[in-house]
Amino acid sequence: MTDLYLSALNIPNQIGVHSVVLLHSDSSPTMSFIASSLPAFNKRHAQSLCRRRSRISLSLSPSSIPRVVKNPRAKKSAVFVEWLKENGMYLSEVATWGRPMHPLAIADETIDDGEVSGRGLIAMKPILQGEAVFEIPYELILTKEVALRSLPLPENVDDYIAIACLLVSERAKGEKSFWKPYFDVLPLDEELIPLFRWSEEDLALLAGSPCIAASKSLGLKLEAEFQSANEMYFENNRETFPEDVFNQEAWEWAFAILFSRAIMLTAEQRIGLVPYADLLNHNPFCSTYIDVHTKPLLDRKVVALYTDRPYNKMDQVFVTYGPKSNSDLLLLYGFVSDRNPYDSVELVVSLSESDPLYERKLAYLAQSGISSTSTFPLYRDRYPMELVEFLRFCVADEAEFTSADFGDFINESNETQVARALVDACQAALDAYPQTREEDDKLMATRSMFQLLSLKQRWAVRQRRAEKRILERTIVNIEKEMSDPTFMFTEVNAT
Ligand SMILES: C[S@@+](CC[C@H](N)C(=O)[O-])C[C@H]1O[C@@H](n2cnc3c(N)ncnc32)[C@H](O)[C@@H]1O
Repeated sequence: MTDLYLSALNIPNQIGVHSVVLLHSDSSPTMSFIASSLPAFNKRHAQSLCRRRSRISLSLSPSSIPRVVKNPRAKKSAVFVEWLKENGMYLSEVATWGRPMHPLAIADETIDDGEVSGRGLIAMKPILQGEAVFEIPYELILTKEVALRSLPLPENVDDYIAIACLLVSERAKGEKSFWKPYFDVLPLDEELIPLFRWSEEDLALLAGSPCIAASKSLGLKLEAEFQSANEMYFENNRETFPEDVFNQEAWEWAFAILFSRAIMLTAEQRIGLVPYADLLNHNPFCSTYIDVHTKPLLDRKVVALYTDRPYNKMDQVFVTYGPKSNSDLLLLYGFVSDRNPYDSVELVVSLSESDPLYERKLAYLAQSGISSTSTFPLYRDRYPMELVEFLRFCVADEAEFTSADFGDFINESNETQVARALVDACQAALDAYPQTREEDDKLMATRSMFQLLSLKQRWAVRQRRAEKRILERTIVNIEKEMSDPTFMFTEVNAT
């Protein structure tokens, strides 16, 4: 279980390093498609989107601790900044010999696309492209190695399990934890709302969405993971791992933190929680990266951030959490982006049991190690060629089944049936939602009314509406293609 779950958590060089490939036993081909088909964006458009000014509430500048800070959130940020400085991070507001001022400040509240996005980092002066905007001492990072130094865990324990144990253990130490100021700026428990923490009642808001199955699947995996850690490490050593501290609830909290904040430190091929760096919010149009560097001459390791574009004063500085769909963002981070170019919805397609060739096709698929039910991502403007190939096979008649290469156009009739099957599958997916897209639009249309809904309700409406828009757009695109006399699925209209 542990291996299955964690083997997929090895993705990129960004905050939040998770692939949901683990959630669907049949999704590996899909994920490899995603990886090979990222859209190319107009650079200027991407830069302006990345630089869009979020609404922010700036409660302090980096070195403002001695002032009386009344707002409790700002106070926590100020104490955190002081802790970073005491532990060797350069955060000076003023330039000194050979060192420019630190260019960022913590904003205690940011708003992105009209929704709250928690703390964030803001440019306090213009920042050049490629500038190293911070260097965080390696000693502040929570990694598996740190966990192994303080907890009796085996060397071969998985990184995620080790850091989850470290988080739970350090949180329980309260004031005595070295990381206390860091824990104080983490979101409050009730602010941590990745989909896998939603109750049945909350999930009902997403009726019809494939997100529900993904959420339940991840919830079950975490539960199993906890049971296994309990048996292997906690039950045998209650002195170090007391039952009232190392419980299912704490485990879920630790993973909510890890999923939304852990960074893959590519240079070292390990994950870590990096205080301060994990205050950066997500913008899918950024390619800013964070990694470990050794300071020349000093032999000192730091985690540094290099910007991929210039920033103006008061711009929010973003990173990307990777080319993730909204369902992945909601599942692991607890938010949705309306302008997500990587958004996709999963379409499940199966071999029809009423097909006279059903048994033979089933045997053929089994022989090739392919499931008779497969899941494919539909994007706003494209879908994978693998989906078309699978459907060509599903709709094939006797002659086509025995002689065709499904990777290529077979004949007009087969291609038209594929198109109809795809339209029908999208329509069936749309019919599964209790509300229409127009009803969701209406809910969102009056901003003041929409804001009366809870945050989870608003994310749910945004998510299901985004899914419906992709399904509807796919139908429109296919129907438009079909009206063209030269219609056929190619690498151009599929990818
Ligand atoms: C790595 S943390 C970033 C710092 C975080 N805002 C905080 O207050 O600590 C990731 C979390 O920030 C929030 N977040 C990041 N980017 C966002 C965005 N574009 N829109 C809404 N929320 C976002 C989500 O709650 C996510 O789980």
